[in-house]
Amino acid sequence: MSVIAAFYGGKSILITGATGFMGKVLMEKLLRTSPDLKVIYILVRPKAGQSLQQRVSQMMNCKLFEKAKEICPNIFEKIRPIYSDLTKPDLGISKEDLEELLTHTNIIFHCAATVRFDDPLRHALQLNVIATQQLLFMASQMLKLEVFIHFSTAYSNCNLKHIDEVIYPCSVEPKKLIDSVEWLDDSIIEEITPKLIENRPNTYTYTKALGEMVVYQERGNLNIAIIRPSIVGASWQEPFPGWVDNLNGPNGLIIAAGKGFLHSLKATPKAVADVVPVDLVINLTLAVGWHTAVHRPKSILIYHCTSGSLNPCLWTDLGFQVLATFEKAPLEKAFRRPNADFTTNNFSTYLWNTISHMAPAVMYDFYLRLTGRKPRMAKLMNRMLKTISMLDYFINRSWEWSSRNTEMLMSQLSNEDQKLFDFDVRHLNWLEYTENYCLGIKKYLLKEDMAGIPAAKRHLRMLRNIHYLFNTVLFLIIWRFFIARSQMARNVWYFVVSLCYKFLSYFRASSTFRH
Ligand SMILES: CCCCCCCCCCCCCCCC(=O)SCCNC(=O)CCNC(=O)[C@H](O)C(C)(C)COP(=O)(O)OP(=O)(O)OC[C@H]1O[C@@H](n2cnc3c(N)ncnc32)[C@H](O)[C@@H]1OP(=O)(O)O
Ligand SMILES: NC(=O)C1=CN([C@@H]2O[C@H](COP(=O)(O)OP(=O)(O)OC[C@H]3O[C@@H](n4cnc5c(N)ncnc54)[C@H](OP(=O)(O)O)[C@@H]3O)[C@@H](O)[C@H]2O)C=CC1
Repeated sequence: MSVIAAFYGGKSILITGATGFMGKVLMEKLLRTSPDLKVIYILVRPKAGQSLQQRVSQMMNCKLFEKAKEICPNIFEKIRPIYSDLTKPDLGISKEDLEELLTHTNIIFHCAATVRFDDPLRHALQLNVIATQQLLFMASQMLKLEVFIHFSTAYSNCNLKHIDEVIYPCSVEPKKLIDSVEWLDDSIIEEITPKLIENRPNTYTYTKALGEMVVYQERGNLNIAIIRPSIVGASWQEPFPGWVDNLNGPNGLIIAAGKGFLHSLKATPKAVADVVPVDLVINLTLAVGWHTAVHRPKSILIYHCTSGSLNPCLWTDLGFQVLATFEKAPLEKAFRRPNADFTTNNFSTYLWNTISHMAPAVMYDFYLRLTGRKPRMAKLMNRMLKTISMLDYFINRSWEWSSRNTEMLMSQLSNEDQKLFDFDVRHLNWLEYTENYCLGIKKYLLKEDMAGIPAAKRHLRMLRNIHYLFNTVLFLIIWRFFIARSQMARNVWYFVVSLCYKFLSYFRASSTFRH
């Protein structure tokens, strides 16, 4: 019997961010491995015209939960959605719901956050810091709480090169900052943001670091652990390989490469793609929850969940594996043939952005205009370039994260738990993982049917022919307007042609001689 699975049996568990990428996988694994858990309270806000119940039923009816439903048939009874908006006072939770949570909750997993890199500081602070503060306050009043697990990111201290399993202080006290933004004007906050975040690339990493400080300062008697994953990618094995449902992290750029939008990307040749599969992160999280509750460490333990030091994969290798997969199983309706390369300096990046990205988009928009349709490609290209500029910081740097706590935890698991809650990234085969990742993007994110692959391949062949035709026409135009008008260019041309002719004659003569 798995010790970890047994630990969650009979427990009342509160999850924030359960409708998000990691929250869903966390909930699925809990329901599948501990179907005898008492209840999972999930804090949800209504969204896109859907009520809480509609959102939850839609989520539970997605393919991710199919296996869990077989194992736990009364799955809907185990989930108790609670209205909450984390940006509201008291997290927007009603008195009755709060009462229930305070009386019954045994375990908290705090996943909710804004993960956008371009969020204004005020909003990022509201979700990643103030909501954490409020949740800690709520947790401190819970009668039966055993453990509080806080999700941070391995990049919360990305201003450092080597990152230890400790909480690093930020230069401004979170409380002082929270007080200040209450009365400061948005325009002033925007002005001081670059000074506050110092050498971090965005408000996300900065507010996640502040969030950790708040956890440390307001921990009181709570039994807390922090998980710091790096870039969370599609599932590796569970509940099936390749599950992914959002455009975050590398996903958007993988699609852009598969659809033929992305043709070049600046990536330092040795920069490591520190991607970790979502199921691996969740396995670690559940193991940490069990360990922290049972062993009650004296201080807050931080667990890095990264791949670079134990099983590194470079961005360039990952990129080529992505292209190889889309060669075998192309995405439908590609704009151009998938064929991306990596550049290393700003000049070549600028050049290829102009030639390979903007020029084809502008030409295609011209064609759309000619055929009476609305141009849209340049807008899409600009959006992709904006995304690349936001991710550039992470694609062109590498970090070292120490992993003593994660290794310590691994050594404390029983053989059965090491298999059921495997978080040893050394077991990951990158080739196989990347292939499943791309196929998962095709099937679960883009909802493309695998039966459409032959048609997609035909489309790519057509694009290849258009490409050859375009190059030939371009060559003829260059010949007509430049070479044919200059005597010197003509001489060079005749020289090249006669050289080719001589070579061919020599080759033919020597092969006849051999026979
Ligand atoms: C050759 C290959 C190489 C590959 C090589 C890759 C290298 C890749 C390095 C990554 C490195 C990351 C390092 C992260 C470190 C952390 O782990 S942080 C946690 C993860 N967080 C993130 O990744 C967030 C990053 N993204 C962002 O902040 C924002 O997307 C950006 C980059 C600012 C762009 O914002 P934006 O232009 O406003 O676009 P966005 O809001 O994302 O959505 C665009 C459209 O897609 C739609 N959309 C969004 N999600 C969906 C969906 N699931 N389905 C359908 N439509 C959707 C939106 O509705 C929107 O449509 P409209 O409403 O405009 O019509
Ligand atoms: N994904 C990654 O690569 C990484 C993620 N992390 C961390 O892991 C955690 C989970 O990330 P991930 O699942 O990817 O993020 P998602 O963006 O997929 O999910 C965020 C969740 O937070 C909820 N949320 C956001 N705003 C509010 C609000 N105002 N009120 C209530 N709920 C809200 C969202 O709800 P709704 O559905 O209503 O929007 C959603 O459930 C985060 O703490 C993140 O910082 C760390 C490292 C990497």
